[in-house]
Amino acid sequence: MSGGGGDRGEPPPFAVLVLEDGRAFHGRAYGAVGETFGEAVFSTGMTGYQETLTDPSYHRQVVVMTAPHVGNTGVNDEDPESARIWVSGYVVRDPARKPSNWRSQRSLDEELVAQGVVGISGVDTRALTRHLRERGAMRVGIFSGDAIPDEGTLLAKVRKAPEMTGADLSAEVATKEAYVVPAIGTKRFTVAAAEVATKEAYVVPAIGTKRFTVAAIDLGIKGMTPLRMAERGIEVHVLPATATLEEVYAVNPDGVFFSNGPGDPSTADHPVALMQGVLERSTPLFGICFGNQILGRALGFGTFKLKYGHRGINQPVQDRTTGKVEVTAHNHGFAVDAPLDKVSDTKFGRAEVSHVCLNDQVVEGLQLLDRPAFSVQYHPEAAAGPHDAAYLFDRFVSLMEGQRA
Ligand SMILES: NC(=O)CC[C@H](N)C(=O)O
Repeated sequence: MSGGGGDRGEPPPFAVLVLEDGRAFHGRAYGAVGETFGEAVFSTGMTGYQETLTDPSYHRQVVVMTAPHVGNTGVNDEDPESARIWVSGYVVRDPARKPSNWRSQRSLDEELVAQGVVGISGVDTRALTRHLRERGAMRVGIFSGDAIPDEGTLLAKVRKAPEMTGADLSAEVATKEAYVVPAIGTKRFTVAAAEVATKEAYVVPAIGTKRFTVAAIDLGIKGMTPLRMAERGIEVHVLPATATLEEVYAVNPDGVFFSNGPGDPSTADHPVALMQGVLERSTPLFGICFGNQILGRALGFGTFKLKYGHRGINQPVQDRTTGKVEVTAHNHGFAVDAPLDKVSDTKFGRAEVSHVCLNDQVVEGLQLLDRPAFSVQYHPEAAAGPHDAAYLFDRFVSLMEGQRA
């Protein structure tokens, strides 16, 4: 059964989206027909829907696209950030009837059907987004098919679905086995047994030499992240979320990286303890998104849930260490609670907020002043998004160079 796209004569079945506060939106099935639940969040990215759908940090979230046309460039096998779609549901206004792009291999509707992802189209996504902005992110259900129960029954189901606060999800999305992404060279990336991983489709662009080894803790890593490191001569050993300190140091790393990932950082006790072990040894350390929240916790700061989060590819962030403003890719619903206006004394020395979001002053980066460690709340690997923040990978390289000098 297929949903909202396509040139088929039959319109797709009716669908309804029910929010946990009782508001409902009606439309047509898009992608698979059935029912699904998750946290309703909105993304403001005008492009990059493939990257959004396959970002493991969206596990258990129903993504509402504010861009009205979705699916215009179809789906290809080169752009996914992992081996599958992770969003639990997809909400669009007006799906493309026919994809058009030289790289397109199939329609987004077909891809959603093939992967069993339930979506809805024809929704007034502006009204829905405004509702979420006013009321905050909340649970939602999408139901489609010929026999949809009444809204009271649907609402009861939505209110029984698990909440995002308190959700410990990294282990559900991370690789189960370690694998190696080689440094820049003539080889293609090959990935073993990774449920969430780069695919062979990545071609390493130039020939160079291996300069560093990095242990990357996969909490739901996007495929572009090891690629950005590999481009800088780093051989990346991607380790499962459950890796121990011994396993990290067994690869003899010059640096340790903590990835993005789904869920509530206040549950991530194992990664926090692991990071504290790395900080004690003063090994150069870099964290992205979930990794930033884990650094916050490792230093003794709290984390909290934002009202509706930051998701999209046009968020202005200031690097307070240089004063420069960069336009950046985001996907986070939680944030670190650290003071913006002073250097904090932590058990690993002095720490400060290095980056801040200019829309709402949310902490977007942390750095230690006495140890080689830093992190950002957003996505310097982009995919999709602007490349303004790629310098952060060079900063990681500088830390590793500094440690050798
Ligand atoms: N992209 C991420 O790493 C997201 C981190 C965390 N799950 C959040 O929502 O804030």
